[in-house]
Amino acid sequence: MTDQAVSAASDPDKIVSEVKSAPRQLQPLRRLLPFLLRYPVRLALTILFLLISAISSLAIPAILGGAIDEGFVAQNIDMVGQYGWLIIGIAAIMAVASGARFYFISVIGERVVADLRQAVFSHLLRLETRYFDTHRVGELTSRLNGDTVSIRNAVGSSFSLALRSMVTIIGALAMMILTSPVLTLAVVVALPAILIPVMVYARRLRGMSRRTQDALADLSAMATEMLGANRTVKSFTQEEVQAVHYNVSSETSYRAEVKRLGARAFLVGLVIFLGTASLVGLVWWGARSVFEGSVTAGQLAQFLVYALMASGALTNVSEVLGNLQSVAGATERLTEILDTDAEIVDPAVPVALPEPPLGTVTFDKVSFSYGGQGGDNVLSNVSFSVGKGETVALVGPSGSGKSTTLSLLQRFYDVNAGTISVDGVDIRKVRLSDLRQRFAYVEQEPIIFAGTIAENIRFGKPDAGMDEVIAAAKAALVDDFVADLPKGYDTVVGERGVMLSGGQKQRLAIARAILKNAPILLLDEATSALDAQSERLVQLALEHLMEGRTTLVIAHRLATIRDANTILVLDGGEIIDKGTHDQLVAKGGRYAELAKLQFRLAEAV
Ligand SMILES: Nc1ncnc2c1ncn2[C@@H]1O[C@H](COP(=O)(O)OP(=O)(O)OP(=O)(O)O)[C@@H](O)[C@H]1O
Repeated sequence: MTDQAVSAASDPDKIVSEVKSAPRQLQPLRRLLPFLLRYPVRLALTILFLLISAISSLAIPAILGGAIDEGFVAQNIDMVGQYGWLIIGIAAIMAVASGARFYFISVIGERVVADLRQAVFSHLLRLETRYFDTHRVGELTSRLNGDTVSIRNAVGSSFSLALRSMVTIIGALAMMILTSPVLTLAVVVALPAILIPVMVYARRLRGMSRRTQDALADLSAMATEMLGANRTVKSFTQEEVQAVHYNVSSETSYRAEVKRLGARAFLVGLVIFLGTASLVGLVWWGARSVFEGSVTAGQLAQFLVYALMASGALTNVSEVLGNLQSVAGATERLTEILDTDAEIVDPAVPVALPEPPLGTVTFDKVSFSYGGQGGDNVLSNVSFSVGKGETVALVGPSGSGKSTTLSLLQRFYDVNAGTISVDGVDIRKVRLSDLRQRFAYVEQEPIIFAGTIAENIRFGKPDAGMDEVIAAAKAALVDDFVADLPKGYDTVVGERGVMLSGGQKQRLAIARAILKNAPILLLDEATSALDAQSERLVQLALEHLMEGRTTLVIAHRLATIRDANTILVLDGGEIIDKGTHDQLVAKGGRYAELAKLQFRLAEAV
């Protein structure tokens, strides 16, 4: 907790303002309503069974009252038997209705959670790169799992309990009035003595639940990050340090949860104590009424059972309130994601790209900063064009803006000034999917998914036939090593392709790009050196991929640079020189220095 938060928590003005905003705390739950209303039939059935079970449970005490007065007091065993059968019959109806209610509400809970998860996941996938720059993936997955599960529990049990308790309270109160208005008046007068302390205390639970969920999300983000980086952790022998970090966070989360549980336990205890104490008072008052003859013994028994039912339902409501507050927190966090609008979206009236594709790219006076308008420019006034089938190499020191150029071209971010065109059309005027279909992107560290080799190759074209997959694999020289794998193309390669070598992963990524068969190739060459044999294979695979395609390549290999039609030299986000390798070396400027440092000059000799 920050110092600010600590002082805010102990600030009486703050507490008063929190109390005033109390009804707003449950407001996020309203956002669940559309998800629930999608299933009107199941919802109606739930309410129907809920009413049947509540009404039948409310009938039992009245019958019991009759059995006492007409059976026990009148000493008529036949009446006791008749009433007994009636109670068994009603109990059977109640049992069936309760079971059905439980089933339907649980199914709705599962359904809502599945819908919510799907909605949040597909929304997340559509959000732009900038969103992921500022949000931890581990935290997002924790929202997707933990928060949705707590919503499921709420819908499946808390909502149902709240509804049932409310019906019971109303029904029991009505029956109490019917049985004895005087006794009911006594209860109603005593009621605020229970309710006020409970409501005041329930407020304390607020905030606590959001804090425990935040602590949990932090914990999950930390685990995701460290387990994902387990090789780095081992190699830097950070197992113990990271375990200690995790333990500290886990203890924080534990303490926050214990604090919340303590507060809840106290709340439940408070309700039970106040409820029981009032009941004792009621029995005393009721006994006097029986002795005075204003109510019968049966009526008193019946009244007491109703009062017990109502107080039990009140206890439930207090528990549910605590629960619902934490669910409101979870709902708020999920709807926060759903409410985040994507900034980079399709234009209202998209312009079609020319068919067949030309494969040209133009940057016209492009400036860009990651901080939006007014931030420090990462690219300034960059202009260049790439003609059909040409290869343009981007070179420059680290941080000069090479990767940013490729990101802007794919519209992962929007430019702050200037225009980027593909096939002569401003990319902001084109549908995003149409634009991205024009590129095959091979990343520096290729992303390999946990599926099979074939699934990885098919990633950009899921409906490709096996013959197409094999053709791409052959061109990318993946076929050679696949032949040695136990299950061939159906071999599962492990998370992030851990079962493959660096060169094999690169060739697999190249095969994926070949299968996509896009007119423009965006290539971020690996900086890490492969052994000569592997390097040669990757190079060969790349040559197949580049054939007949316009290529923009962030180049680290001398061979690539030498073959490029044009080299753009970037420095500090500006193009400081352009030309062929020989021209630029002859000039002897910044490029020549860079070439010495960056490209494996050994290759040149
Ligand atoms: N997502 C991001 N958010 C904020 N700043 C970023 C982001 N990505 C890159 N930058 C910054 O933009 C500048 C250019 O980065 P870029 O990755 O384009 O350089 P690069 O030339 O590709 O470098 P390298 O060769 O090291 O990959 C750097 O100063 C970097 O810190």
